[in-house]
Order: sequence, then structure tokens, then C-alpha cells
Amino acid sequence: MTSTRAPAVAVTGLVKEFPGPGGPVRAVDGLDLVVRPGEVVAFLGPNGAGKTTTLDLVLGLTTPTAGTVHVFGRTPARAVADGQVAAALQDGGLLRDITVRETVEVTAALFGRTTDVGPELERAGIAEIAGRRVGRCSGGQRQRLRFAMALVSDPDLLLLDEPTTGMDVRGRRDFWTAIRDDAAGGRTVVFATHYLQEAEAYADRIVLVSHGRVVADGSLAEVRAQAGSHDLEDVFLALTADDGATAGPPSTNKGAHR
Ligand SMILES: Nc1ncnc2c1ncn2[C@@H]1O[C@H](COP(=O)(O)OP(=O)(O)OP(=O)(O)O)[C@@H](O)[C@H]1O
Repeated sequence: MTSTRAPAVAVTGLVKEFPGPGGPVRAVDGLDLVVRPGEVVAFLGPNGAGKTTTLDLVLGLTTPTAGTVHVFGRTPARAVADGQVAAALQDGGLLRDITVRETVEVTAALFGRTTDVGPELERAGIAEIAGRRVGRCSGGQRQRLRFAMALVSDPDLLLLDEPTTGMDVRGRRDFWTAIRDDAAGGRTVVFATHYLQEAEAYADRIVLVSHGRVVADGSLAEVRAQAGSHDLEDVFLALTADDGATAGPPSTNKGAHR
């Protein structure tokens, strides 16, 4: 990891529109966000709020309709190419016919790394299934594999989109222990989740988005105070009250145009 004084993420006036049959769909609608190095930030919001789209923009996977994104003061593309930012995404493509170890080795090779990937396999809790073909891995094991792949470049910033979906109880506990250890070592982590208890337990800061905008941002205590409730679920429901009517079902078109 390298150290730098620029914000880990600096997003200003971010807008992303996708073409839709009834006109453009505004997935991100003027989002501002600054993440400081070393923070662990939970990105919360209802289905369709724009979380994944924002993470994709920070990774440079899509280009903004308007606004700017900087990662450690650089373009996302530059930061990704240098391995300064890495991600474990929900639907990152995996090759079914190679093994878990080979998958991580291929990822490491992309960064010119030839050293053993054993430490990453250990850290992600998949050393014991290193020889298993990806196609035979469970959903939770694939999530762990995506995590191992994200670790190979020793990124300063880790973006995680619903990282523990499909993981069992021990898997979640081990995963968050690894993440907190990383954060203690200086790594910045931004994770999107629907598990509010994970946000409460593991994030330094909570950013709640609704309709592509930030509607609450602060420590758990600050966000609770903003909504006047001690219960994060109540806070979430109060601050996203108008989402249910418009957000519709979980976005099923993820990746369709990406
Ligand atoms: N490639 C795309 N083409 C068209 N619309 C899209 C595309 N990607 C996302 N959208 C739309 O943009 C909005 C935001 O989607 P996004 O996936 O960012 O939400 P999310 O907060 O990650 O949701 P979830 O919690 O369901 O994962 C949704 O209305 C979605 O349907």
C-alpha cells in the first residue's frame, strides 16, 4: 500500500443516466462524496438507489454523464491500472473451468505479480478449496474468491458491492475481521450492503443514498441523530420513505450494459 494525502475518493456533482424505453433513467443524481484515507464507509440505500452505479463510476467502469470522480487525486482508470483501487463486485465474471488458485494467479499476473498467492487465499478463507474448479464453488465461496482477487494488488482502496451475500455466519465474521485488520493497516474500504447490522458493526461512517443522492452521511451516532431514532432500520426507512413507490423491484438489469 502507498500513502497519499489526497482523498481516497472525491466525487463531485456526479450524474449518471442510462437510456431507457421511456427516456433516460437517472441512476445517480448529483452525488457528492469525499472518503478520507483509512475510512471504512458503508454505502446504504434501497434497491435501485444508485449504489452499484456509483461504485462502477469510482472504478471507471462507466463514465459519468456529469460531474467528476477522483481516486487518490487521479482518474479512476489510472488508479485501477496501478492497482491502487480494486473491487469485489456482485457480478464480476469468473471462469468456471479453472481452479480457485488459478483464478487468483491469473489476476495477480495482470499486475505483473509472480509471487505465491497463498496469503490472499488464506486471507479470504479459501486456501482449503484452492484446487476446486470455480464452477463447483458455492455462492459464498465465489464471494470469498472475488475478495481474494481484489486483494492481489494490495490496493489502497477496496470497493465491495454486497460482499457477504451468500456467506455463512463464520464466513461473514472472518470476512469482517480481515477487513477491519486491513483498515487498521491503512486500507480504505467502501462497501455497499443491505445488512444494516454490518454497517453498524463494521463501518466508521454511513452514507445513505436514495434516488441517486446522499440523504444522510456521518458516523452511526450522527446518522441516528439526523433522523431522530436510535434504530438504524428506522433511520433507513424514514430517510428513504419515498423510495418504495418508485424504486421498484431489485434492479435486475445489472451488468446488461456494462
Ligand atoms: N446498465 C443500466 N441500464 C439501464 N438502467 C440501469 C443500468 N444500471 C442501473 N440502472 C438503473 O439505475 C438505477 C440504479 O441502479 P443501481 O444498480 O445502481 O442501484 P443499487 O442501489 O445498486 O440497487 P440494489 O440495491 O438493487 O443493488 C436502477 O433504477 C437501475 O435499474
